[in-house]
Amino acid sequence: MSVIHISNLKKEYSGNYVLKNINLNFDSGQIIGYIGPNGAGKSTTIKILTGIIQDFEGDINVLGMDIRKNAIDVKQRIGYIPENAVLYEVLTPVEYLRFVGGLYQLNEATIDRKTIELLRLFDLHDKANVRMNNFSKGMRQKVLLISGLIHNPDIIFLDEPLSGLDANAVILVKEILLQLKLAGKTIFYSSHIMDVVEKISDRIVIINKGEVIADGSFETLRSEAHKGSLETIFTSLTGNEQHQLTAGEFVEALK
Ligand SMILES: Nc1ncnc2c1ncn2[C@@H]1O[C@H](COP(=O)(O)OP(=O)(O)OP(=O)(O)O)[C@@H](O)[C@H]1O
Repeated sequence: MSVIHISNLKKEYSGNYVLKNINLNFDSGQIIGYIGPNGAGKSTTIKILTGIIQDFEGDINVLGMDIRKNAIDVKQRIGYIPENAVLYEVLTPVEYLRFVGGLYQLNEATIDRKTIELLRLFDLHDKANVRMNNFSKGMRQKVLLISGLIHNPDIIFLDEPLSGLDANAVILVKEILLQLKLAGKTIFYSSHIMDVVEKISDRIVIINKGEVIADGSFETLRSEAHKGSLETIFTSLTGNEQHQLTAGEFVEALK
C-alpha cells in the first residue's frame, strides 16, 4: 500500500527551483534511503512531507491524507527527527519528552513510562533529570530520536539521524530501524553515510539539483551503474569523481 505519494512536486526560493517536478510513491514497511549531494533538496523534501513547509507546487498525500488539508492529522501519525534540532536546553529529558508527548496527546503516565524505559535503553537513565545544556552531541541526538518515536508513528522521517552517536549507539539505532520496518513502519532515511544507507535501505532514491537521478534497490542501482559500492555509484552519478585532483588543488591553494 502506498503511504507516501508525491506528485509533480516543485519548490522555489526567490524564483530558483530547488525541487523540480518530483514524482515518487512509497509503500509501507520499507526503509527508503533518500540521498544526494549538499544542497540537493533532501531536507526541503522532508520538510514538505512532514507538513513543515506548506508553500509548494504539486500534490502530497501521506497516509491517505492531503498534507495541505490535513497537516495536523498527518503530524500525529508521523515522526520527524530533524538534522538540526533546537532542544529546549533548560529542560531535562523527562521535561522535554513530557512536552513533546503532550503535543502528541499522550497521557502523562504513558509518557513517563516510555521515557524512563527508552532513556534506559539508550544508557541515559542517570541523566533523566539533568538539564540538557551540558549534554554531549550524541546524548542530545538520543533524546531527539526518542522524541521523534515516542508516539509510535507509522512513518518515521530521519535527517542524518546518526550524527554524533558512538559505534554502539549506531548499531543499536540501525537495529531499531530494521525492527520498526518489520513491524510495518515506513522509514524515510536521509543521510550522507553511504555504507549505512546501502545496508539498511530496501529502496534508494538519489536526488541531485532537485531532480531524481536514480531510484531502485541497491542491487538494481549497482547493476545499472556497473559499480561496487553505493559510495562509488553516488560519486559517479553526481558527477564528482575527481576527489584526488580537487584535494591536491585544495592543499595547493592553502600555500
Ligand atoms: N529557507 C530557504 N531560503 C532559501 N533557500 C533555501 C532555504 N532552504 C533551503 N534553501 C536552498 O534549497 C536548496 C536545497 O536545500 P536542502 O537543505 O533541502 O538541501 P539538502 O539536500 O538537505 O542539503 P544538505 O545535504 O547539505 O543538508 C539549497 O540550495 C538551499 O540553499
